[in-house]
Amino acid sequence: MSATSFPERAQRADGPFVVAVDGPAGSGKSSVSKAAAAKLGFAFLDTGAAYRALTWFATQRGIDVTDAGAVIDAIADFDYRIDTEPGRQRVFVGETDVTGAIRDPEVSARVSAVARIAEVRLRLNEIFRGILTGDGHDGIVAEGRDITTVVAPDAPARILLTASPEVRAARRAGELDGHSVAEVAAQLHARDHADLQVVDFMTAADGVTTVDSTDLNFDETVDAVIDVIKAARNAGAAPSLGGTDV
Ligand SMILES: Nc1ncnc2c1ncn2[C@@H]1O[C@H](COP(=O)(O)OP(=O)(O)OP(=O)(O)O)[C@@H](O)[C@H]1O
Ligand SMILES: Nc1ccn([C@@H]2O[C@H](COP(=O)(O)O)[C@@H](O)[C@H]2O)c(=O)n1
Repeated sequence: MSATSFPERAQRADGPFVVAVDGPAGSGKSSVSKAAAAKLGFAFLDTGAAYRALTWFATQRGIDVTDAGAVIDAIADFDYRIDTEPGRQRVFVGETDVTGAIRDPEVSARVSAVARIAEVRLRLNEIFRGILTGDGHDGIVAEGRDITTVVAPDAPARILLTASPEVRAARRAGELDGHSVAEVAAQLHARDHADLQVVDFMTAADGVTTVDSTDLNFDETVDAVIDVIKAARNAGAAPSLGGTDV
C-alpha cells in the first residue's frame, strides 16, 4: 500500500491545526467541511473517499468485498492519492482518476462491507494520520465517521455535524436524478445502520461540539462550523493528534 496527498508542501514544524468532523451519511460533512476549509485557507481531507476507492479497487479486481481476507490482501497493491486542496479534490488509484467512479451507487452500496474490516481501518487510519501531520497548510479539516474519536481524538476542534433523517434524504435526493426521497432515505438509513455497527457517529463524544443543520441553510451551516473552529483556535488548544486505534 502506498498513499500520498498532493500537491506536496513544505511541512510546518508544529503541524497544521486539525479540525475533525464526523456525522451520518448526507449530513453535509463533505460539502460543508470543504467550504469551511476553503474560507479559512485550510486543506480538506475526505476520509470516506479512501474507503470508497478501496471498494472500487477491490471490485475492479473481481473481489467479493465481504471476503475480508481478499480485501486485506488487495491493500498491498492499493496505490492511493488524494488532493487536499478544497477547490480541486481529485482521487487517484494508481494512474486512474476515480473521483467520479467512487460516487457510483454500486460503490456506496458495498463500501460499508469494506469499512467494517478492522485491518482496513487500521491501514487507512495510518494514511489519514500521515496526511494530517504532513500537510503544509495552516490547518486541515478532516471529515468522516471516526475522526473525532479514533483518527484525531485530540484535535483542537471537533464537530459532530447532524441533520434530521428527513432533511438529509431530501438534500441528497435533490442531487440525484430519478431517485425518490423515500428511496434515498432508505439507502441512507441502510448505510448508517451498517456503519453504526463499527463506530458511533450519532452521539457527540466528550468535548465534541454538535452542529445541527436541520434548520440552517448551507451558508449558515458553514458559518456555524467556522465559529466552532475559531473558538477552538482562540482557546489556543495544542494542535496535536495523538490518535489510537481501539
Ligand atoms: N445546511 C444545508 N442546507 C442545504 N443543503 C445542504 C446543507 N448541508 C449540506 N447540504 C447539501 O446536502 C447534500 C449532502 O451533503 P454532503 O454530500 O456534503 O454530505 P455527506 O455527509 O458528506 O454525505 P456522505 O456521507 O453520503 O458522503 C449536498 O447536496 C449538500 O450541498
Ligand atoms: N472515517 C470514515 C469515513 C468513511 N467510512 C466509510 O466509508 C463510507 C463512505 O463514506 P462517505 O463519507 O463518503 O459517505 C461510509 O459509509 C463508511 O462505511 C468510515 O467507515 N469511516
